[in-house]
Amino acid sequence: MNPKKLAAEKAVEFIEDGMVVGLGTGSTAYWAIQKIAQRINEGLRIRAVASSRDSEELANKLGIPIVPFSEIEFIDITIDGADEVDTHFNLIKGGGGALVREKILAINSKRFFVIVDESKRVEHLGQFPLPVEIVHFAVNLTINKLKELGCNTRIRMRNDKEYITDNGNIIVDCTFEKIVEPIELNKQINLIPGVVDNGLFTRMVSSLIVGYNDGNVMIFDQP
Ligand SMILES: O=C[C@H](O)[C@H](O)[C@H](O)COP(=O)(O)O
Repeated sequence: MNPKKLAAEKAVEFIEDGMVVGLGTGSTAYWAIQKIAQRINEGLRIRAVASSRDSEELANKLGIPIVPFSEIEFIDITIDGADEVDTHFNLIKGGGGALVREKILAINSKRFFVIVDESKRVEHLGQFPLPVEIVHFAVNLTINKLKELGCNTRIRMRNDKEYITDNGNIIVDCTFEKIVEPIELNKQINLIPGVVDNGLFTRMVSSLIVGYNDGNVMIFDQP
């Protein structure tokens, strides 16, 4: 069975009637959204907030009631994927470009469940280029400052054009050899004027749910 689907479906078991649920983005969160829709068809009543237009469209199609960010005070549970997870449950996210909204959901959630297949677990973050969302008009100046932190940078492209996020910004993918101090790096990046946010999610995860290729699924609570 698909390990992403296994992890996603396990996480959805934690959703209860009446909850406000944050919907993640990506190929793993996709399975969670599908399962939530199935539970709604079986009678579950929730309100959901989406971390991207893609997830909102999918939710709308499946009949999951979506409320805008402006209408909620808190989120009970957010279920989302990740590009990398280290041994302290720090994450790199944003491979799908949704990191800003995802981080807002994660940090305002009572419980943040991260769902991954086993390939996403790493000793140190950094094999996956770190996505940084920046404003467009100061691109070169902002990239120079990012490079001073010791990374190689690449502006994300889609169909030969700069990739534009749901927030109207661009993404710079930053390759660091190895990220040994993600908490510090997160702060340093976000202090650069022009940076909106970056894909390091530190000390946010409540539980990590890992799906394995052999069909197992394991839940790990924040160490
Ligand atoms: O912006 C996208 C998100 O952070 C995704 O949750 C992340 O890229 C993982 O995606 P996937 O589940 O497709 O590997």
